[in-house]
Amino acid sequence: MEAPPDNDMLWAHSLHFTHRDGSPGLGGVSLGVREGEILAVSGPRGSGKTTLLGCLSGLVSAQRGEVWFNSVPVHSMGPMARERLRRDRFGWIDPVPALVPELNVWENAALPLMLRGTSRRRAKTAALEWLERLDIGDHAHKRPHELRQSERQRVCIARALAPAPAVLFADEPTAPLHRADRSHVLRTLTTAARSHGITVVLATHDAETAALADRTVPLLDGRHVHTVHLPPVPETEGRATCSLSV
Ligand SMILES: Nc1ncnc2c1ncn2[C@@H]1O[C@H](COP(=O)(O)OP(=O)(O)OP(=O)(O)O)[C@@H](O)[C@H]1O
Repeated sequence: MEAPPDNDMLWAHSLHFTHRDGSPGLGGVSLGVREGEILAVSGPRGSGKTTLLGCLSGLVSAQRGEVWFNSVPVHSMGPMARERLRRDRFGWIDPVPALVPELNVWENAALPLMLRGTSRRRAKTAALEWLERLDIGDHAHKRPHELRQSERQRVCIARALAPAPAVLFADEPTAPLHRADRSHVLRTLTTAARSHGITVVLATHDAETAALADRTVPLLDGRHVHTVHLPPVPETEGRATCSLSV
């Protein structure tokens, strides 16, 4: 067994995942994420981005392979320990906004903080601050059903950032946003992550979104691919770029 390198906050080695119905998810992915890094996991639909984020965050267990967080093995933790880790250290943003319909906007954004034991008053202050930053502060007392889909997604992003998680897993976080909103929200997210030292693992199929990250891990069919740029050849022979699956 390989030991995780000291300078990686999150480290995965040879992750293999098969879905319950036998569909292949991951075919041996290894990667490391440094503290404070914004890492994009890119790839087309079905390439395994969501599955990889699920394995890294302890939401699902890979059948083979290892995941280490701060030198602690996540792959051998029981379900309760993984749940505590996700609640106390990790944040998650889904591509489709899911909010508690019975709570108003600030209560939704404050929820993870309160689950961690923060007082209601302090959680409310932090939630309102993040809602303001994401231009949704005016809706703090509304219920989710009164908001547009793109506004609900901003609430989800505020909810994920408010507790300043050690690692934020963002799965296509701007999918429900209009193009015009996208870059503002992404910049708010990445600026917030950098200023608060939040490590981000960002799944995206969009090259513009991936460009905001420090580094990109491209996936194809559940495998990490490395793009190899071949040396220039004469125009008549054309140029080629090929990808190797490892
Ligand atoms: N719950 C599931 N049951 C069976 N197969 C699944 C399940 N979820 C995903 N898959 C399959 O696993 C593979 C990887 O899917 P995954 O959702 O991780 O990819 P993705 O890159 O995140 O794609 P997308 O952008 O569409 O979400 C795909 O072939 C997909 O069809």
